[in-house]
Amino acid sequence: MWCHRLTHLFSSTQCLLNRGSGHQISWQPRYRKSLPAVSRWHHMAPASLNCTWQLHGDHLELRYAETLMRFDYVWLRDHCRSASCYNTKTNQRSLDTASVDLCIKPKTVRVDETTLFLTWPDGHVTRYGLEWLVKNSYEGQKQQVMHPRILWNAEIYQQAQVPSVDCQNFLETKEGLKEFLQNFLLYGIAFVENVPPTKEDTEILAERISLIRETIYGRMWYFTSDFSRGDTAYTKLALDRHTDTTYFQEPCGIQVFHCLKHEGTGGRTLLVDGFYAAEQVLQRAPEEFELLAKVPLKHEYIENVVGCHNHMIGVGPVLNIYPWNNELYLIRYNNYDRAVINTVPYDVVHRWYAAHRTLTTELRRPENELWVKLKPGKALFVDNWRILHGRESFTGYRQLCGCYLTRDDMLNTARFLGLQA
Ligand SMILES: C[N+](C)(C)CCCC[C@H](N)C(=O)O
Ligand SMILES: O=C(O)CCC(=O)C(=O)O
Ligand SMILES: [Fe+2]
Repeated sequence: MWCHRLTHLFSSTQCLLNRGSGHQISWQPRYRKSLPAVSRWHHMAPASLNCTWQLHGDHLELRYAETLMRFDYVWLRDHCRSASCYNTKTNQRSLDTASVDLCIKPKTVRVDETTLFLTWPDGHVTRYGLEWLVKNSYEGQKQQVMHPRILWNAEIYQQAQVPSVDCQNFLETKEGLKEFLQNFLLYGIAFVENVPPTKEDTEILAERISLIRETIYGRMWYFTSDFSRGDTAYTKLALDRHTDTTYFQEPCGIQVFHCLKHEGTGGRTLLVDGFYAAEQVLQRAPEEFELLAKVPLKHEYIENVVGCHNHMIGVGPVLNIYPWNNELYLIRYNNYDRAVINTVPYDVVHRWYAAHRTLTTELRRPENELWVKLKPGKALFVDNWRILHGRESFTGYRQLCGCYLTRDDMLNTARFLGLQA
C-alpha cells in the first residue's frame, strides 16, 4: 500500500495542497522483482543516532530527520553530484543515464554525521549530503508546500486588506515588486495604483514581472465594444465568470487589465477564486472533483471577421493536478468557449455534467464573488490559471487595455527575489 501523508500547513479550507489518500488520483510505483531484503539496520555513531539505513534488494532505505526515505539504486547513481557526473557551473547533468546498468547496486555503503557514501561496482564514489537527500527525496518533497496559497471568498479577501502597490514603488524598488509578487502568488490577483492611463505605461508594468505573451489578439491589446473581433468581450454584454484562452493547449498564465476610460454605467469586474471553489467540490464530492480532473475536453475559438480568421483548439480537463502530489495547478473554465464534447462516452458525459454543475454552483455562490470597478490608474493582474474573471454589462464608452503574460517568467522573477514559487 502506497501511503500519502496529509500535510496541513494551512487549514484545509485555506489551502489546496497534498491531499493524500482522501482523493484517489495517485499513481502506483512499479516495483521490480525484489531481491531478498537485507534486514539489518545500521545505526550511526552516537552523534548521528538520528540516521539509520538498510539495504534492500532494489533500494536503499534511509531514516533521517524524522523522514523515512526510499531510494532506487539507479536513482542514486543517476543523481551523483561528483565532478564527472554533474556540472556545478551550469547545474546540468553530464552523466549519460542510459549508460547506467538498470540492475546496478552499490558495492559498499557508509554514512557519517552528514553524508551518505556509495561505492559502485566500477569503483566510482557518490556522496550525498543527508540534508540534500531529505530535500530532494520523494518523501521529503511530499512534506513540502510547493506553492503557498491563500484560497479566498469575498470575505476572506476583503478581511485580508491586501494593499495595492504604488506604481513608482513597483517599478523602482525591489521591495515594492516583491510585495506585489508575494500577494499575487498568495491570492492570484494583485493591483498596482497610480499608473499613468496609457497602453505604453501598462506595458512597462507588465514587463517588470514577466514576458508578454503575444497572441492572436496582439501583444498589447486595446479593446472597446466595437465588435472589431468575433468575440463577446468586444461588446457591452455581461460576461459570466471564466478563464481566458482555454482553447490554447497551454492557456495564458496571467492577464493584465487596465481600464483607460469609461464614460457610462456598469462594467464592474467580477473575480472568483477557482481553487477555492474546487476545494469546496473536493470536500463535498471528491468523486466529482476526480472526474473534473480526469475527463479531457476541448475548447475552441472560431473567428471569421474581416481580416481575422482564427481557429484555435485546446484539449484538457477542467481541473489540472500534478499527478505526484495531487496539487491543483490550473483550472480551465469557460462555458462560452467550451467546444462540442466528443471525447467522452455518454454515461461519463452525464456524470461529468453533474460534476460541472457542482463546480459551477460553487463558483456562482454570491459569497465567493469579488466585484471591483476598474478605473484609469489602477491595473489589475489576474492569475489566469486560478482566478476566473467576468464583467457586468455596461453603457457608454469603455476602453480597456492589457496583455497576457507567461507564468513561468513571473515565477522566475519571484524566485529571483527570494520568494517560494
Ligand atoms: C482580452 N481580449 C479582449 C484580448 C481577448 C478576449 C478573449 C476572449 C475569449 N472568449 C477568451 O475567453 O479567451
Ligand atoms: O471587459 C472586461 O472587463 C473583461 C472582458 C474579458 O473577459 C476579457 O477581455 O478577457
Ligand atoms: Fe476574459
